Amino acid sequence: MNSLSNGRVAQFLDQLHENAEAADRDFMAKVKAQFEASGKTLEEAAAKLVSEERASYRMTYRGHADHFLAVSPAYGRFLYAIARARRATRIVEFGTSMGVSTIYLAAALRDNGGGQLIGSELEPTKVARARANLEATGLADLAEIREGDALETLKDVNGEVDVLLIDGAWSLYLPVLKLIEPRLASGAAILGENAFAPDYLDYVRNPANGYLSQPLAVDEGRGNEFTVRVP
Ligand SMILES: C[S@@+](CC[C@H](N)C(=O)[O-])C[C@H]1O[C@@H](n2cnc3c(N)ncnc32)[C@H](O)[C@@H]1O
Repeated sequence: MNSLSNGRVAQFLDQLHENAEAADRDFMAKVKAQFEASGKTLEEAAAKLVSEERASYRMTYRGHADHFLAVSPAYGRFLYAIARARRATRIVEFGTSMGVSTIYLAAALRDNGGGQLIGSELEPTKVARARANLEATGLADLAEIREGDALETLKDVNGEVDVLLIDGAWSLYLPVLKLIEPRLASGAAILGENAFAPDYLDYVRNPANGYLSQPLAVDEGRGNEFTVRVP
């Protein structure tokens, strides 16, 4: 069983990626132009963004209420593959947005035989859209999207976590990882999408903290980090 190869989920994801591209096109073009004009390296530009966002992540993401900021189809397929390989039954997601990554992960749960995904999203309108998208794919029974700040809503995830996707405010990558850390199963996969925050990378790349971590060659240049819990 592979829900990405054809059928309702595959068709809906194709449409959702098209919608995401259209909704985010102008914003992405603006970011690209600003980056090129800045003369900064990617690391310098990312460090500036992380520190600006740290001061006001709620305001920052309020400004993105209509943007998907979604994972790419290639990254989504990787999420699905990892959740299948891990035979995941419990997944936590920091940063659900409109639910694109959520659909890939929930599809993997269903194809694994069932399970539970706990998502988290600050913006109420995005929560509503993510829930509607999950309904449309027939995956809603596998996913619980918690509305509010993940630092609060993910305090209690009950039970072991097989896969953790970290894709919310960049400045909160390390705090959210530490929040979920006591629940990570041995061998859990942790996907840091756009993991530019230096404190996060220093932590997961230090073997003394119980992780094996390296950059991920999917969507190179987007700061994707792949980490395994090896306590
Ligand atoms: C990059 S987008 C996530 C994209 C999503 N994973 C996907 O592939 O469709 C980041 C999302 O994280 C949300 N976010 C940021 N900080 C958050 C927080 N502290 N708690 C919950 N959600 C947060 C933002 O509102 C935004 O929708």
